[in-house]
Amino acid sequence: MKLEAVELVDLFTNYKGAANDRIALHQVMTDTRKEAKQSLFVPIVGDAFDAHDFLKQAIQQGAVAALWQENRALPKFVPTDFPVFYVKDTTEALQQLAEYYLRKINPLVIGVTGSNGKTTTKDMAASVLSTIYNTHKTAGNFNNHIGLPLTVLSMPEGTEALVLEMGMNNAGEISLLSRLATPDYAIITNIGESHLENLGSREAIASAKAEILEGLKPNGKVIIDGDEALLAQLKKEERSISCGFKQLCNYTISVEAAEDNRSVFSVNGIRYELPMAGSHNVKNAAFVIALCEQLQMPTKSIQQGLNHLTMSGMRFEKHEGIKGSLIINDAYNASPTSMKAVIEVVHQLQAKKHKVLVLGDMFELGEKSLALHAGVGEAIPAGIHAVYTLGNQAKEISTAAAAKNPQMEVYHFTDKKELISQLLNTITEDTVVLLKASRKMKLEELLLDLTD
Ligand SMILES: CC(=O)N[C@H]1[C@@H](OP(=O)(O)OP(=O)(O)OC[C@H]2O[C@@H](n3ccc(=O)[nH]c3=O)[C@H](O)[C@@H]2O)O[C@H](CO)[C@@H](O)[C@@H]1O[C@H](C)C(=O)N[C@@H](C)C(=O)N[C@H](CCC(=O)N[C@@H](CCC[C@@H](N)C(=O)O)C(=O)O)C(=O)O
Ligand SMILES: Nc1ncnc2c1ncn2[C@@H]1O[C@H](COP(=O)(O)OP(=O)(O)OP(=O)(O)O)[C@@H](O)[C@H]1O
Ligand SMILES: C[C@@H](N)C(=O)N[C@H](C)C(=O)O
Repeated sequence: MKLEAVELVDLFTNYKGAANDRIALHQVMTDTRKEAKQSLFVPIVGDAFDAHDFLKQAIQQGAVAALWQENRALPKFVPTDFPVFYVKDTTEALQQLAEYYLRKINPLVIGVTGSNGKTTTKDMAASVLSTIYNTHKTAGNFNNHIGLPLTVLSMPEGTEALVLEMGMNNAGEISLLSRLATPDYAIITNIGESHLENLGSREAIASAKAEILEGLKPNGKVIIDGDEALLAQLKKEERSISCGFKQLCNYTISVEAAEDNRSVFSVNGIRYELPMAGSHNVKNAAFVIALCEQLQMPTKSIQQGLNHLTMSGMRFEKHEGIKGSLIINDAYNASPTSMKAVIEVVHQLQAKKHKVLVLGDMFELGEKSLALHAGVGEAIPAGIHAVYTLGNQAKEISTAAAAKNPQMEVYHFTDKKELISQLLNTITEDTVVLLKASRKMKLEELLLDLTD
């Protein structure tokens, strides 16, 4: 971030201290547990803490100015010249400041939402765009009403392209993010079952994702999964571009080769290679290709960006396991669509014949959760040798898998230690183990025992 305190005076007119001074603000501080020199402290009121209680620590950690909720008394230790801007709500003020800074830097803005593939597609887009543009992107999964403003405010001054991941738990949240970011391009990756608990139906999820159009610039474009029936209505939107395997898409994908570490495919007849497996990742890449072709980027630059992907962790992250096995950590999060997608990739893997799935609970799926877990079990192909499940709901996966494939080795556990002690006995050089569950399961903890 590159701002001066004086710039905030027009935004937040109720202030005290040396607010009119040209005090450089290099970053935003929302966590006094971390040092942030020359920062603007923004005290967020959260579920566990109210950061207004930590102003002293904020100053000690490098804050040189602060936003402050106007109905809160300022502690007496605050120096009289310390710039304080009084606001109704610090989270809303953070969003307002982000909006101001975004207008000031004025990059090309790409918003990415969808049930699955947001982080992957965001990373792919940033990799490709950075071959031509000074590009900034969402760090990790900072995709909500706090994370997105922080991403905008962490944008360097010379940023030319900004790729923003937009997440939601409830209707209305994508709308807020899109109206703040006003994307030039929006991508809706797919409509799965994530957060079904709050939305109630996939139709409602589709409507929530379509909120990304609410902030889309008038001459902007939305790139959608053309194979998704629930987005069919969006295809009629004049600003929409469809991308998919079906022939009626604006950008039609055709897979030529699917290897363990490489996919070869064409989009409208132009051939690309992706250093990743999985048809879902081919589609994620195709969304990015459609975006970059809309930007008239040369095919060579697009391919160069795909060749040099830098991906966020725990998305099909490969590790060399004990005894020469292969461990795939795809445990950042899970929903039925994403779990089925990655199981199919493991099923297609050629390098390892002994295929083992370690699958945990998937959360926030609502009243149909147990049936959705069972649906994953029923979809496990016969080529999978063993299924280990962990968690109360994941038992439905193993029960359904055993019923569908009596020859499959199926085990259920409620304890990670018991699971791992049994699993370790079966691992050979020819084994591939997939770890997949919702975030709260922290299935990546099993990596410690599965790798040297
Ligand atoms: C507000 C915040 O950043 N909280 C983070 C903090 O949590 P903690 O429990 O410690 O504090 P509180 O939130 O109660 O405290 C309020 C503030 O006080 C600060 N503070 C606390 C103690 C202290 O001594 N000094 C302090 O200054 C504190 O820093 C707060 O600012 O720390 C946790 C551990 O690091 C963080 O996990 C927590 O972050 C929350 C969850 C958050 O929302 N962070 C965003 C920056 C973010 O984008 N996080 C993403 C995950 C976003 C996400 O869940 N996305 C969903 C979809 C969107 C759903 C959305 N509607 C929602 O509600 O989340 C998804 O499915 O992807 C990330 O962390 O990856
Ligand atoms: N287009 C897609 N369709 C279905 N599943 C996908 C798709 N893209 C990725 N996945 C699956 O979802 C997993 C998570 O991918 P990613 O983290 O990119 O999604 P996300 O939308 O950011 O997820 P979350 O909202 O949980 O952070 C991947 O490892 C893969 O298993
Ligand atoms: C952050 C929240 N929306 C989410 O993704 N929860 C998952 C299901 C989890 O925390 O396990």
